[in-house]
Amino acid sequence: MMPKLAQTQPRIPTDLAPAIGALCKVAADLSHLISRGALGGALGANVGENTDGDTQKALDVMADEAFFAALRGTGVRWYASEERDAVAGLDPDGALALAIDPLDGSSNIDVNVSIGTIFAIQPAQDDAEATFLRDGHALRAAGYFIYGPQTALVISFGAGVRRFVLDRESGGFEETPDIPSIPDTASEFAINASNYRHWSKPIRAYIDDCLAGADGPRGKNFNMRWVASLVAETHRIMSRGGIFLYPADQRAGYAQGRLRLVYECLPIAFLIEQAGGKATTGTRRILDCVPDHLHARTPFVFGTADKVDRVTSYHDLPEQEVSALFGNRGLFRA
Ligand SMILES: O=P(O)(O)OC[C@H]1O[C@](O)(COP(=O)(O)O)[C@@H](O)[C@@H]1O
Ligand SMILES: [Mg+2]
Ligand SMILES: [Mg+2]
Repeated sequence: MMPKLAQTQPRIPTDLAPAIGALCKVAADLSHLISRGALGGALGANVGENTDGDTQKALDVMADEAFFAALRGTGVRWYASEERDAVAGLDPDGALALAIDPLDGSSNIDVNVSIGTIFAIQPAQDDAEATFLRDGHALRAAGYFIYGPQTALVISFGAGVRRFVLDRESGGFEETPDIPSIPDTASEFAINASNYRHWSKPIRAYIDDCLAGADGPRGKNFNMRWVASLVAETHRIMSRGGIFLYPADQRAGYAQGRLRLVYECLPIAFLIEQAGGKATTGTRRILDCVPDHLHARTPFVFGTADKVDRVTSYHDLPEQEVSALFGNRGLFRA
């Protein structure tokens, strides 16, 4: 049975409704499976590698297969998944194309920390791959499911962001009355600081100044978070603001950071902008970026608009300023 998507306002575009309904059905099933933990099987077991050499967990593959099967007959012609080498065909007459990270944050499966699913929908073109090698302005909708203490759907059709929570009693997703928008008051940053020594000077300088707190040029203290689930970080920033950074770094394979444009960054950037925030590569708006291949990666910075702008401004500083200890950097950034 298709779970009910109870909307407070009937604003889901009619042609997208069958695909969104199918995504909700699979997400409700996954939520149940994930909540059973080890009782549901070895969901976090390594089962192989995807096209980029990332380890695939059992749940990555199960989620991918379940979404693919459920989307048949919903008007989706092309299905591009982080877990597949190439675009897969669904309905030959479908007008839509769906990009998906079926299971985001898979290192957290076994440790009972929030994980998610990220997706974006755009018009299908005749060429499967070319459909997805377009900038983010082609998107009709983007969203994520978060499987945490609550299972929720956060989605945008390009006119603000909407949030639905899975009601385990009814089995449907119920829309919550509040409209998510990113507060500008937060003092939290999220970055995997274990990579500090590999970052560029502007990223190091930005984080140095956050860490210097009230004694540094920013003149205030910050808090840090790192969940290692992009969906969980996005959900927190949607709720209480802050900034997320996964920059490029000097490790082999990280010249463009870690996160994928098609399956992760374009959908999240679409949502973040719709919630009043900003999303960039550090210097360039993500929605303007055109992936040069299906699994292209990009540095990713998003969150409260003025914080994201500040990161960009660090890239404009002269060499002697980014290299200086924080006490010697210009105070214009405070
Ligand atoms: O382990 P790291 O390098 O901190 O990376 C964490 C990032 O990797 C991801 O887990 C990548 O997503 P997948 O689990 O879909 O591969 C993001 O959710 C998260 O932001
Ligand atoms: Mg992911
Ligand atoms: Mg994934």
